[in-house]
Amino acid sequence: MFGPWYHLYIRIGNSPCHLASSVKVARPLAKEYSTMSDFYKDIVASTGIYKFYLDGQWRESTSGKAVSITNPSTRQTCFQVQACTQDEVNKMFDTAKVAQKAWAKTPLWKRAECLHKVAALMRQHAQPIADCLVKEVAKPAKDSLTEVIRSADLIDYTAEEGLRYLGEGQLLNSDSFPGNPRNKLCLVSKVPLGVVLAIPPFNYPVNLAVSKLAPALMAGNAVVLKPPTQGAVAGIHMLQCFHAAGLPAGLLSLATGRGSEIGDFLTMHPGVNCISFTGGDTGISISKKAGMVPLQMELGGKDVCIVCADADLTLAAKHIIKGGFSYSGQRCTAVKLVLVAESVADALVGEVAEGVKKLSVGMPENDCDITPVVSESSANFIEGLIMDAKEKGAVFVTGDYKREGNLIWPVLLDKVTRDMRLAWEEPFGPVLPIIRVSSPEEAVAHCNASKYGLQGCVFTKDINAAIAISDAMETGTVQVNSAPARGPDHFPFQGFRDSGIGSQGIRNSLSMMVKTKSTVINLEKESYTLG
Ligand SMILES: NC(=O)C1=CN([C@@H]2O[C@H](COP(=O)(O)OP(=O)(O)OC[C@H]3O[C@@H](n4cnc5c(N)ncnc54)[C@H](OP(=O)(O)O)[C@@H]3O)[C@@H](O)[C@H]2O)C=CC1
Ligand SMILES: O=C(O)[C@H](O)COP(=O)(O)O
Repeated sequence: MFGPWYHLYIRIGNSPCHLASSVKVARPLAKEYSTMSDFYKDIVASTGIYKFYLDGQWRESTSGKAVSITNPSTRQTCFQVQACTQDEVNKMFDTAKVAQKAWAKTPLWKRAECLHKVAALMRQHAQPIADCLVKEVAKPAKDSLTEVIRSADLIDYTAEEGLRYLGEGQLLNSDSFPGNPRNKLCLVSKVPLGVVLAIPPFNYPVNLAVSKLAPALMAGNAVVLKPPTQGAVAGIHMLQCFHAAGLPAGLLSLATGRGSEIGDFLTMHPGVNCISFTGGDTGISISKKAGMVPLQMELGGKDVCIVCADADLTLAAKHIIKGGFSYSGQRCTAVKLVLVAESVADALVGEVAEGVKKLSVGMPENDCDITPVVSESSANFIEGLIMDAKEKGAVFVTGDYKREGNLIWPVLLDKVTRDMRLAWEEPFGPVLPIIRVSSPEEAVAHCNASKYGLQGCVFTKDINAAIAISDAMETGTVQVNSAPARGPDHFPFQGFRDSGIGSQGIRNSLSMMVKTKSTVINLEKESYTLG
């Protein structure tokens, strides 16, 4: 069932994460698992439906209802998960609140030790987690494995960074403000927020889950995770690594169910102290409904690639192909529009077209470059954008439009105009529009007129022009001579306008997961340092 690596199973992480000595261990020691199937046996019910996670245990929902997950490649049900009830969600927040109080008293180095155990377990179980990604979200096999390994690296890095960042506070003296003698010392520290609600999207169900979980836990918070429905079973396999590492019961829960059904109940729950969300416009409605809680929102993007007249066109073409078509364009940081100087447009389009023709199209198991998009409705939406461009006269550079089921052959569209939907909307699919522009100013103006402001990139050999264009682009990040990308994962990652609130990246996520606490020591006498 698990393939050849099954026999390579080694036991890691059999000792639990120790809590502070004054705190009771809420759950027995993490058990030893002798085989891979033993490791995963508790996550699935005898009915074949995957369980949800509450208070340190995998459980079946009292709803008696299941949610089906459709394999985008076969369009058949590949897994089923529990449809959690409101009562079960209430229990998650109740247990999280209690567990968080104890976890906040656990020394930082012990929290870090626990996260390192989780990372080791994730590396050990990378293949079964990746196999779920292939089935649930049709991510190419190699990229699926990379996502899991990248996630383990992210957890380790967060543990290390958390030790340094969370271990540091501030001491302020009162006499720097006019009229004050030095008789007050202000000790500034970082304290946890409480219970963090983490909601990742389908395109990185593992990586964008741990990018929320690891900083939240390291900073002393509890977490309720609502995985995307497509990707929920990968999330369940991943969460078992946290369970096996011996995380205290209640500290982390996993609620499955359709976002449209349990989403509002989760996001408007009085037990939520922070929402960390990645996804589409759903995030905008969540931010309108959420109460007085900090929000970390990473939403959609329409990342432009500006190619100047002096650019290295071969380099630009290489990045445009990778940026536009990896994971079939289903990345928030995908290149979603090329704005090229008219004088070099023919040459650039020719080079990009050559690369696009070489992309392999097929199934994720075969590691094809272009694989089926996540759902039929997504494929229909992408098709609608392409047909709109066709009707309005866009040029199909690499041949006519072709689709089988959810599989869409890569589409390169030249001479796109501003009245076409593809000039503004995010396809989240393997289609790349090109607009020819007469100046960098025109390109920047188009970029800034978008409702999105996630990332963008510029190709030029002139560093002064690159900086000037970057300064003018109203996006969270501008890449010079490379396609947009979130990674490396410790770089700040943020969107302007409808692309988000707050910032990610390991240090920034740690800082989103704490609040500032001041303790002011009022001295009887002024106290100055030795002169
Ligand atoms: N800026 C960034 O970093 C990224 C942005 N994105 C954006 O995400 C979109 C594609 O991802 P997709 O997963 O389809 O996005 P969605 O916004 O549809 O879903 C994201 C998550 O929200 C959940 N959800 C759905 N409805 C609600 C609700 N009412 N309340 C709470 N949660 C809810 C989903 O659960 P369920 O699956 O059960 O519906 C899923 O877990 C694209 O627009 C893309 O640009 C994607 C990745 C990264
Ligand atoms: O969800 C996304 O699409 C990502 O946050 C993009 O990540 P990447 O640039 O590392 O692919």
